[in-house]
Amino acid sequence: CSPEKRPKQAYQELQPFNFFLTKVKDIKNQYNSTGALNLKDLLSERMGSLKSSCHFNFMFDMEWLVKQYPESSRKLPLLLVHGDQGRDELRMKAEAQDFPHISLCRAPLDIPYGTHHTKMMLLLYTTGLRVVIHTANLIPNDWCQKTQGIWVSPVFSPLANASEKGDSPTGFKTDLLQYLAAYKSGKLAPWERHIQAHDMKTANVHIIGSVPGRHVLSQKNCWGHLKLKKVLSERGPEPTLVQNWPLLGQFSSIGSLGPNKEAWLTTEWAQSLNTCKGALMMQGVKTPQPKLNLVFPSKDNIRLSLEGYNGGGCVPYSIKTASKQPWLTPFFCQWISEGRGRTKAVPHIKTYTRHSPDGTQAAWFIVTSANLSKAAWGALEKKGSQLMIRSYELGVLFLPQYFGYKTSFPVSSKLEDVEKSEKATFPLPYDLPPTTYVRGDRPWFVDVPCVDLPDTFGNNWCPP
Ligand SMILES: O=C(O)CCC(=O)Nc1ccc(C(=O)O)c(C(=O)O)c1
Repeated sequence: CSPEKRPKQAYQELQPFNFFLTKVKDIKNQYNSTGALNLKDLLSERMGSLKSSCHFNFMFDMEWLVKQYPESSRKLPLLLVHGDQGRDELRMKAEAQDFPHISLCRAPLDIPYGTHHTKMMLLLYTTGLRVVIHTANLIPNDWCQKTQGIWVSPVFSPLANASEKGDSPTGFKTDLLQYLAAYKSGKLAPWERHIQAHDMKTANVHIIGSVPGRHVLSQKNCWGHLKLKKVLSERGPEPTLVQNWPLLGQFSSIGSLGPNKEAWLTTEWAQSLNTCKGALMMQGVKTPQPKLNLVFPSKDNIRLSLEGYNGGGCVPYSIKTASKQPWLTPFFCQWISEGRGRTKAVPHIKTYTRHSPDGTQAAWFIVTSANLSKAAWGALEKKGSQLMIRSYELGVLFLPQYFGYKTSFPVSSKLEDVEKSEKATFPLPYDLPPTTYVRGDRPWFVDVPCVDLPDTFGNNWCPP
């Protein structure tokens, strides 16, 4: 994206949810002026006066990243946490040579096919510490014409006295420290100390993270879908409220999920996400499973997008994987975001929610780096005694009770509704209820040529 003229709107805290999308080039300004930020907004002086920062991510363009900082903070200490090994790590180190203020921390990835997928910023200001958890790679293309999600914490003030815990009712600080500890990296120690030293009592979301490993016993419920199951069984919705509320997953890639839906998707994974309060006390009681909708871009969603077929480059679902799981297609719904003006902004965001059939309420909502894969959410092994996770992932869970609601919170993708209702309304990234694929729709496959219909630019797709 070309450097924008100075943004008209001052930074708008979308209190209390603080959930934003990235700005999108070439859509009507009304869809970028509220509830949308770009990286320059996030790093601007208006957010705080930086002392140092740390980025956890998968892809980095260092030269571009440095230019997103204000001139005055372009030389401040910057730590990049990545998962690159071997030749890729050498390339990271070579690129960092040009930037004396940049240091690198490689996350250990000891299980094959794992990725360092987590996308988080730790921003240390002269006045405090801010945490940003999001879904965009640190490359220009991810911040230009896609739909990406961003949760922005308040600025946490330094703790008055170091003996105070300074945690919130959601255990945000404890869980974030537990996540960082899992890297077992000396390079992260300063940032663990910064987190320890700040008062996070106002954090109103739960951390849902994944770290690679074969997690057993007390570690088993700390990560992936079992962490979510634990939080929902303790603080989730009443079964009576949500019994016919569908579960919705929305993501930009899909792993190999097995020979049929019962192998993992509707049993292990969906049962964790469908967990309600008190579930762990109802072991063995078979509760009816709600409808499952999976929002994943169709070929035409990509073809007609602002980027045309090229937009499908960041939706890496391969026909090799898809051909093993034709049973998945009936769950698919189109990417439609008329309310946010982003139907043509390819979704790289990942979200999961349990919403009312009419799409006006949600029992909970998650924005995360985690796609629909066992690598990200975990797969039970050894008769359920261990949860095997391959990748690092990080997301935040919004529960109604932390936003002044008893059972569910109002949601809408129409920002005029969000802004005009005096009740805090969650700004959805897409339209609810979801729309199933129409006849002739097929899922987007990154490695299948498309020569039958031209895209936005009149081009075909001949995968690289
Ligand atoms: O993993 C699989 O089973 C299929 C391959 C895949 O999905 N790879 C991948 C890698 C990086 C990112 C990222 O952008 O961080 C994303 C994403 O976010 O869609 C996806």
